[in-house]
Amino acid sequence: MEMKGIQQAVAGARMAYRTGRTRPLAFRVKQLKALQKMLTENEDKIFQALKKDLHKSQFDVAIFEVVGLQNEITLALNKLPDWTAPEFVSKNMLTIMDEVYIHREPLGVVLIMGAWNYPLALVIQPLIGAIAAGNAVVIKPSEVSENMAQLLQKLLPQYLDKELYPVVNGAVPETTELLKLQFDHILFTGSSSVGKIVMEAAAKHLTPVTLELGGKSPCYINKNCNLDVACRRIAWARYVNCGQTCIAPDYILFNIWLDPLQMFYGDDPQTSPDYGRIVNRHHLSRLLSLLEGLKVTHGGDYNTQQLYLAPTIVANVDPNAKVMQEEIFGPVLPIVPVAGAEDAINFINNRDKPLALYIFTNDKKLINRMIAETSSGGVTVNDCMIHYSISSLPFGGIGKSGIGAYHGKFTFETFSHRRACVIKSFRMESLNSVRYPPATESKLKWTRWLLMKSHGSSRMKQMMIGLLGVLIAMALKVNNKYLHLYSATHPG
Ligand SMILES: NC(=O)c1ccc[n+]([C@@H]2O[C@H](COP(=O)([O-])OP(=O)(O)OC[C@H]3O[C@@H](n4cnc5c(N)ncnc54)[C@H](O)[C@@H]3O)[C@@H](O)[C@H]2O)c1
Ligand SMILES: CCCCCCCCCCCCCCCCCC=O
Repeated sequence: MEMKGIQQAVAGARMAYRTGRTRPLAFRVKQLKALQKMLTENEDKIFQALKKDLHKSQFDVAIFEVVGLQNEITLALNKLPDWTAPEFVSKNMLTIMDEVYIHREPLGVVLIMGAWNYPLALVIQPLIGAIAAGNAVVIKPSEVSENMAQLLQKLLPQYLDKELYPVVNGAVPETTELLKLQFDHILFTGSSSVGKIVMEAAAKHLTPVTLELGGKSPCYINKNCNLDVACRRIAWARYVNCGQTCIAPDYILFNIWLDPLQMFYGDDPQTSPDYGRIVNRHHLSRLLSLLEGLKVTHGGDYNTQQLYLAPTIVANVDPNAKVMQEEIFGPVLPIVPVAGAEDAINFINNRDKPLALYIFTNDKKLINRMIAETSSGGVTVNDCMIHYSISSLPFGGIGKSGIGAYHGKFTFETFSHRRACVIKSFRMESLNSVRYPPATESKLKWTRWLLMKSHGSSRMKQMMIGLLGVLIAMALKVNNKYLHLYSATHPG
């Protein structure tokens, strides 16, 4: 896309946003239903694009890209009236008779930048919440999954408002240009290194960011668990999408491993329809360089032409090995021996806070201890990645694995401003007069009391406090007399 085209797309989205047409709920519902229609009417095109980009199977496209989106749209459609309703909150004594609430308003024009590994889900999932919250959205798919990027650019304008939701395609020069422009929020999914570039560009406009980043997610196996089941669940999560999943278990803290891979992908994973491919040559050679000098326990074979790297396991890995220094993001699973839970906790805490943590054990006390003594974006115990699929949990990182969170209502919140609203009436001016000069000891006493938080907000309690307010107002009538006197002697 030409630079001028990028500027025009963003300016067009802002102009369209200013018309106010995203505000009515009926409009948001219409856009969300159109998005739903886009997903159902184009299942095959979506599958073909993902097959070309990442060799995804129909099963994986359904489970990992589409079903979650359909659920998120249904949730937003059902909950939109609740999410957007004023949230009445507890008050202080001064405002007990007034309306005090939080109003969720759209942020404005937001930018969503996706990653290439789940190139549909990682763009559309945040888009659902951004539309629900009433924003205009500039969408930047990852250029690395180019077939999906092109498909989104073709399909989205056919279903959604063309001006409010433009798709900008391109590589680093186009993204750099896009990031020079002003947005009201940026949600970026990708690597920590590009995350820094995005945050720096956003800082120039004081634009808030949500950064959905990556890192090395550890997986601790305690000997007190069903090893067979544990290894199967871990292998499923590590090797799906050829290991290119942000929350895949990156390495194992344990010392033995049972091998479920033959059961998943047969004797030759290269011929299995369920086994994916590496996205491009650059990433394949990056992965091969991580394996240099290591004694591979299982797999390790590759085919550059086919972008194939076998499901690979490396046992007894030194924590200082290159494969332990960066996120693997491929079908390689190092196993680092640890002496026990204490050792595992220290290992985890000596490194950057991960996006996910996995613990396999039957020991409830150990589960509580590991959750209490470590930190990560999310945790799943006795399985991997499942926390991602629960829309009532916030999904996001901590420290280097990210800033902010989304999914379900949290996406709506990410793209909404919580506006503090107080609607006062002109009544009860006697009560209010305690704040006006001239200051007195007794006014100060009353003000302290009036600014106290009212605990609870039952109707009865409010009425009682209201009555009390009237009594105070009467008691303050004397002060009021002085107030009039004051106004008379201080004209203007
Ligand atoms: N937390 C999550 O939900 C999540 C999901 C998927 C991937 N990830 C992480 O993303 C990483 C892999 O994804 P990726 O390779 O697409 O990430 P990436 O950081 O290379 O690219 C992401 C986006 O940034 C843009 N970009 C790339 N280089 C840029 C530059 N120099 N200046 C400006 N923009 C630039 C790309 O166009 C793309 O849209 C992994 O670390 C993975 O863990 C995180
Ligand atoms: C009992 C039936 C089990 C069905 C299993 C379906 C589980 C779905 C789990 C969702 C995990 C999705 C991970 C996708 C992460 C994408 C973002 C990061 O790269």
